[in-house]
Amino acid sequence: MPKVLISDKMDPKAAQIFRERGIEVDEITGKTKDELIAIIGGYDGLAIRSATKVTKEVLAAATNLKVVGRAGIGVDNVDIPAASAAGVVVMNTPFGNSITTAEHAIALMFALARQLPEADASTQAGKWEKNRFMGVELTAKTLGLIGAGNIGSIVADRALGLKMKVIAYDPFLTAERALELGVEKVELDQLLARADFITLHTPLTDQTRNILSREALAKAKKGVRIINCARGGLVDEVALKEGLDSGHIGGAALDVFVEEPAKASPLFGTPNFISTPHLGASTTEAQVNVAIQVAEQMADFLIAGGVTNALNMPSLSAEEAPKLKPYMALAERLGSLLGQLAGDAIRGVAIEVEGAAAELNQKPITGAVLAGLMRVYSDTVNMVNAPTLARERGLDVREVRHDREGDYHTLVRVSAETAEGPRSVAGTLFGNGAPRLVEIFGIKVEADLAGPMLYIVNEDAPGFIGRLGTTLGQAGVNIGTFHLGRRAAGGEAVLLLSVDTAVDEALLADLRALPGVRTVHALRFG
Ligand SMILES: NC(=O)c1ccc[n+]([C@@H]2O[C@H](COP(=O)([O-])OP(=O)(O)OC[C@H]3O[C@@H](n4cnc5c(N)ncnc54)[C@H](O)[C@@H]3O)[C@@H](O)[C@H]2O)c1
Ligand SMILES: O=C(O)CC[C@@H](O)C(=O)O
Repeated sequence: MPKVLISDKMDPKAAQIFRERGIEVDEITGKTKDELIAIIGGYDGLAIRSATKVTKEVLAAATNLKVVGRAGIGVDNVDIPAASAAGVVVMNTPFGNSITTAEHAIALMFALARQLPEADASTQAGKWEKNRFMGVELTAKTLGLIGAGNIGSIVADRALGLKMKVIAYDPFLTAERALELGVEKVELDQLLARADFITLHTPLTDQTRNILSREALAKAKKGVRIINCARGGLVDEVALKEGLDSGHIGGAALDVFVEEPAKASPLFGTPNFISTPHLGASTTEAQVNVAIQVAEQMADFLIAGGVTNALNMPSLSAEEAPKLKPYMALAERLGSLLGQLAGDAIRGVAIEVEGAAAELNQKPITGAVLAGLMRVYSDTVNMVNAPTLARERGLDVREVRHDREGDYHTLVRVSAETAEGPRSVAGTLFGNGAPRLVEIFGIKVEADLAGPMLYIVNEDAPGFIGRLGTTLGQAGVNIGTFHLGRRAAGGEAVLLLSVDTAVDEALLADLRALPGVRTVHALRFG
C-alpha cells in the first residue's frame, strides 16, 4: 500500500481522499529540515503547501519518493531540477486558489484606496479622525497588471466590473487574448507611466525578480499604489520603503515578502503600507479545492499511473493510464534493447507509432523509450528524469505518428542514429497486452524481451544452433526461449535467447569464438 506524508497544514479532505483511495497517510506538520530528512525515506508521496522546503538534501533522503504534490500554485519551495534528477514527479494545483487570490488582490486594492487598516485602527483607538482619511475612487482609474495568467485575468475581470481601465504587461499575452480579456497590452514602461494602481501576478523567475526595481519604481506615476499577492522578490522592498516615505508611492500592499515568514521588515509601520502574512490563498473554499485536487492527483498517480498538472512530466489521465501501461512496457523494452545494443553510439532517436498506438497520447510512450534507453547509463532513470538526461547527452528526440496500419494492428518503432548508421527495432502488443519484439535491425523476429537474454548475429549455416546449444549446455546455462530471424536463407541470422542465468564474460568469449558468429551481446530486461 503506498504511503503519503502530509507535511503542511492542509484541509482534512486531503487525508480523507488518500484513505478512501487505499493510501496510508500520516499528517506530520511543522517538522524541521533534519526531522523531515529523518522520516521522508518511508514515503511514496509528499503533500505540501509552502512551508515545507523540498531541497536536494530532502530528496536525497527520500529513497522511496515518487511524487511531490503542492496544494497550491507556486512551487518555488521545491527544487524541481533535483526532483527531476531523482525521478520524482512534481505536481501542483494551478487553478484551485486563483479566484481567492485574485479576490485578495482586489481587497488590498480597496484597502489601499480607502486606507482601511489605518482608519480601522484609529477608529478603534477612539480617535474618530474623519478628516484624516481621504480616499480615492477606483472607478475610471487605470489598473496596471504585471502578469495576465490565471490570477491576473481574474483580477482584470473584477477590475473591469469596477469600471477601471485595465492595461497589462505580459510578454506571453497574445493580442487575441488581450482583446478577449478586455485589457490593453502595453510595455512595462508604458504601464509604469500610466497606472494608478499596479498589481503583480507573475511567478518569481530570473526575468521577473525585481521587476519593480528602484529604477522601475522611479518611472511609476506619482502616487501609484502597488499590490503584490504573487511572490516576494518581484518588488525591491528597500526602494518601496523609500518611495512610500518620499510620497512618490501613494500606497503599497504586500501579501508576500522576500523573506518569509516576514517577522520584521523596514516596511512595517510605514504610513500607507498594508501587509498580510501570505494569505492570498487562505479561504475555506480555496483550501478545500487545492486539498481535494492534490490528493486526487497524487492518488491517481500512485495507484493508476495517471499524471495531471505535473511540472516535470507530460500529462497522462487516469483513464488513459491503463491503456498506455502495456505500451509503456513495450516502449521501455525497445528503448532498453537499443540502448544495450547501440549504447554510447546513439546520437538521436525517433519514436514512431502506427495503427492503434497512433491514437494514443505519444508523450508517455516517448518517455518510456527514453527511460529504457538511458537505463544503460544509470539505474535510477525513470520517465521523469530520462528526458533531462537525454537532453544533457545532446540526444535529438523525434516523435512520428503514422495513421496507416501495417502488418500489425499496433506498432511502436524506435530508430536510432548511431555512429555505425541507422538502427531500428519495432514491437507490437499481443491480444492480451503482452509486449513482443517483431523486428530488430531490419530482420523480422518474434521475441519476448524479459530477464537475462543473449543476442547473437551469425551466418545462417547448418550445425550452428547445435554448436551454440552445446557450448551453453557445457557451461550449465539453460535456454528458456529461442527466437530466430534471418534476412535470407544462408544470409545474416539473428538469435534472441532467454537464458535462466546471466552469461559471464568467459562464456561470451567462447560464444564469440564459434565459427560463423559475428556479434554476441548479453542483455537484461526488467
Ligand atoms: N499569495 C498567494 O497566496 C498566492 C496564491 C496563488 C498564487 N500565487 C502566485 O501568483 C502568481 C501567479 O499565479 P498564476 O496562477 O496567475 O500563474 P500563471 O502561470 O497562470 O500566470 C503567470 C503569468 O505571468 C506571466 N509572465 C511570466 N513572465 C513574465 C514577465 N517576465 N513579465 C510579465 N509577465 C510574465 C506569464 O505569461 C503568465 O501569464 C504565482 O507566482 C503564484 O505562485 C500566490
Ligand atoms: O499555500 C498557501 O497558503 C499559499 C499558496 C500560494 O502561494 C500559491 O502559490 O498557491
